[in-house]
Amino acid sequence: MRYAHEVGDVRAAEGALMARLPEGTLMRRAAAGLARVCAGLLGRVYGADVVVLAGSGDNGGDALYAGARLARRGARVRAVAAGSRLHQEGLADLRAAGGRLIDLADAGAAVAAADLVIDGLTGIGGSGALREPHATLALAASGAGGIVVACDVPSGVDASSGQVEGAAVRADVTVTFGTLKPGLLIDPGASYCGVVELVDIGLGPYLDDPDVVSPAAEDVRPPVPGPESDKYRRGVVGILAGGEAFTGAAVLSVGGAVRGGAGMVRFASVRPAVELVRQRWPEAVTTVIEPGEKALDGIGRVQAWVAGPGLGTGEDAEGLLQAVLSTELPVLVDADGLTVLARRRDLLARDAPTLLTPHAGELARLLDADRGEIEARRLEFVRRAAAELDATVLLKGSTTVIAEPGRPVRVNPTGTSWLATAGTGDVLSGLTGALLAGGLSALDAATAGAYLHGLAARLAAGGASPDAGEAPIGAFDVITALPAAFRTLPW
Ligand SMILES: NC(=O)C1=CN([C@@H]2O[C@H](COP(=O)(O)OP(=O)(O)OC[C@H]3O[C@@H](n4cnc5c(N)ncnc54)[C@H](O)[C@@H]3O)[C@@H](O)[C@H]2O)[C@@H](O)CC1
Ligand SMILES: [K+]
Repeated sequence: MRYAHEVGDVRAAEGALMARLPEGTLMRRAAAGLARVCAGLLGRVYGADVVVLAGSGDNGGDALYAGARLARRGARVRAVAAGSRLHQEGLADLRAAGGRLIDLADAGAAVAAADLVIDGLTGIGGSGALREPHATLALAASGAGGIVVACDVPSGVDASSGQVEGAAVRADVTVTFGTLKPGLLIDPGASYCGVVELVDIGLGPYLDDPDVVSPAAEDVRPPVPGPESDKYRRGVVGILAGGEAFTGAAVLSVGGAVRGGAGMVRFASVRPAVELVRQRWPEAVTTVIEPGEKALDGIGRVQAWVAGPGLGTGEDAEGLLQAVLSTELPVLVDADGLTVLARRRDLLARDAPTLLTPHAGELARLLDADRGEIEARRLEFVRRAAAELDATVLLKGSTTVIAEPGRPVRVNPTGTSWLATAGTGDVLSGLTGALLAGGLSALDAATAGAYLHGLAARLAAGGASPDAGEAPIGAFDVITALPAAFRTLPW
């Protein structure tokens, strides 16, 4: 698990630690770590051409001190001041080490020619869109031919939220201090970071519980069948999906559940969807729902429900969704089910776990909010959704984030842009429903589902060999790659 803390928590921990240490200790630790990573990236420091972009705060101070360390090892280090002030001790140290300050007018050429650029424009103190000349320097750094290393946070990325309001530095590596910041894990900010390296400066004992966590493979624990298991004990998932208009969603959702480890999949829908599912997934036990039917009698026992993919949003769909949500079972609601919930939020008043899996557009309808704002501020909106809807909420998108009231937000580390294609969400619903039926909590099922789904997509797009390059994929490819994704887990 990787842990991230918001800026307020980082500052509080730094304050508590700094009170016990001689002045400047933390900055020296940070700068030493930053210089170490830069030296490793350069390979040969002696003779390397390094440019430091320094803002007027302590982020610039870190970068200047790191530049001084590289200058002492023989690098040619030039610094550019963004703004009228600079961290004076940092600048003095750089000068003492043989580095020098160059004019802003010469910055573009220096950045373009550098082997390595250190971005120390703004760190956790940055707020809002970068002003000038920071914005122009950030764009120059982003286009640099050499390696770009961001100090603590890529400038222009909001450390706590990942929001990017204007220009921001596109880094190859981000060296962050003490703990990760949420903005390094969540898009759009995450996509500016490159590889994130954490430098320990001793904050650990002073940090509260994390605000955001990102699971690793060992944190993903799908239920494992034992010698005692039978299909019922492994978990029976009920899937209510597909309608007269859409049948593909049902096939994909059932496929996700079959490959997601369900002991049995019980599928209920109108006749055309049932016929298609039977053809493609003979493993599923199917029940035909006649038009106008609004109860789910005679379907048999299930341990969790998935409701919504391709279901339609009319009266019949609403009645069936109501029937599912009135059970005392865990229920995952997706797609059309979410559209129905947007007008029937009363259906969410239940005691059993509810897991909602919207994309930004569906969440916009549920919260009566703007889709663009949700995409820009995913962390804020997934938390708000979990609190307002009193449910576990998995917000799909470029970074999938999962929130439950009172728990740190979980950020999914897998996935690929190739996943942004029709039908992949239906696969996720079935897969996650199978994990829910297998006994995982809503939060753990959502975490494992998102992780395996993103990994399967990467494996499908990337092919068998790591050098094979990538290719577009469809939702069925994700289902096909699920066993390979499961196999990567340490179980
Ligand atoms: N507080 C500490 O104990 C430690 C802090 N460290 C470093 O200090 C940084 C935080 O330093 P500061 O609090 O001085 O803040 P920063 O240096 O991150 O940013 C503040 C400066 O950026 C300017 N600024 C803010 N938003 C801007 C915008 N949109 N456009 C242009 N300029 C903008 C402000 O006017 C101010 O000059 C951390 O990110 C980290 O790099 C590390 O040295 C570790 C220890
Ligand atoms: K920075």
